[in-house]
Amino acid sequence: MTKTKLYTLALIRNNSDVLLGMKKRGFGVGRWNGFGGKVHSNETVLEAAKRELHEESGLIVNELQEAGLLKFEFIGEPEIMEVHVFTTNKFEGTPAESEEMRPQWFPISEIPFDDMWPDDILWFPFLLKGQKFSGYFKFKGHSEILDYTLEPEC
Ligand SMILES: CNc1cc(N2CCN(C)CC2)nc(N)n1
Repeated sequence: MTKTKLYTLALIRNNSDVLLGMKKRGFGVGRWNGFGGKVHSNETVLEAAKRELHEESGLIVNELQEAGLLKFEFIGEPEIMEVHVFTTNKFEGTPAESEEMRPQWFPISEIPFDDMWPDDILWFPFLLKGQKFSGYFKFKGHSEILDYTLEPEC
């Protein structure tokens, strides 16, 4: 019986740049990604997104926009990851390295997809256009997408 677990992912914009973090340990280590983590039982998804962003990057945000929903299945694992994706260009503070993440600004034209999760190159265009999206990806291991669905959502 598959079990869905909630996660967050926040992508911070500053004009034509996007803030990514190099994951220093744990799940997704060695890949650039947005900032996020697990949703605790005593918080909303939005509260978790703000908390994780601050823990991992030092940035404070008062508002995050819902950008999309991603579901990930990994062959042989019972858990479905349900990742709520957020974005904003309103933030306070300067990105700072944490135990989890080494932040860096990237021009939109130079997003390092080769060093990111393989699904990112598929849904980033929706995020960058401000078009909400919903995707489902079936992974074999952490680098091979066996099949997926991805569509714009209003
Ligand atoms: C499996 N593919 C993934 C997972 C993922 N996440 C990011 C957030 N994590 C907390 C959970 C896993 N992020 C991206 N961009 N792709």
